[in-house]
Amino acid sequence: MSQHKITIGVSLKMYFGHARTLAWCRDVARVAAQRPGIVPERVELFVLPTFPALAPAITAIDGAPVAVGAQDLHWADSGAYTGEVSAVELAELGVRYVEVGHAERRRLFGETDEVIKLKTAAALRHGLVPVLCVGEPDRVDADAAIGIVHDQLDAALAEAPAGRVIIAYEPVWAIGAPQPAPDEHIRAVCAALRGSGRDTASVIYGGAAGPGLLGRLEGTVDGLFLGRFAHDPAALATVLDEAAALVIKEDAR
Ligand SMILES: O=C[C@H](O)COP(=O)(O)O
Repeated sequence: MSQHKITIGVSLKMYFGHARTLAWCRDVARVAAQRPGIVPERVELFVLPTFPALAPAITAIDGAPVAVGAQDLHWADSGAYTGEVSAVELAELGVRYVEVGHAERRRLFGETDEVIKLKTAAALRHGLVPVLCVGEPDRVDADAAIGIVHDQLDAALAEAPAGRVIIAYEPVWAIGAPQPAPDEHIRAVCAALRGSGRDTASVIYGGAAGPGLLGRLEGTVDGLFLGRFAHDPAALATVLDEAAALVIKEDAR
């Protein structure tokens, strides 16, 4: 039986400037390198800085077990798309993950299910792992949320080539909130997403995620997708320790 892997992702969104981003990447690289349990096969860590920081972030991480991903991509491989970045160029840079369909892109930049479908397919076509974000916009019960995220997922994966996908379940009402969604709500929706049929998918939770949450969700999610509460590298270190402890506990069963 293959061993369960915990995935921890961090998006820096547009919170930091360039120098702070690279200093944070160096700190995170140090934190990861100091932890023997942080190996991609067991505890996988990826970070998503802004586009201009991608190449220097890869250099700053310098061989530590931290993968670098982008926060967005364009669906076309090349062409007259001013301001956009293709999956081809991201892969060429050494980027391995790319976020698709974050709630902020859906809400502020008008991304539709159709656009998200095209971007997901482009990522997979070029060997990038899409971090596909789904989540209900308003606070509803778990059954209603499950219906909404299944529709989002079906639309996004409608023309997806084979390949690994990370599904980031982010209830929109918990993004930027002081607290994550209630544990029971996360457990119910993530369980439904895990049973959604794509066997190459990991399901991680985002939305005010931070230290302490992974242990409470034990066994019901494949990891966390962090925002603000990973800005302090020490908090991220705590989450990584919790992930490593979970993997050891699962191995002992
Ligand atoms: O990309 C990360 C998520 O949107 C969560 O952000 P947050 O943890 O700052 O609420």
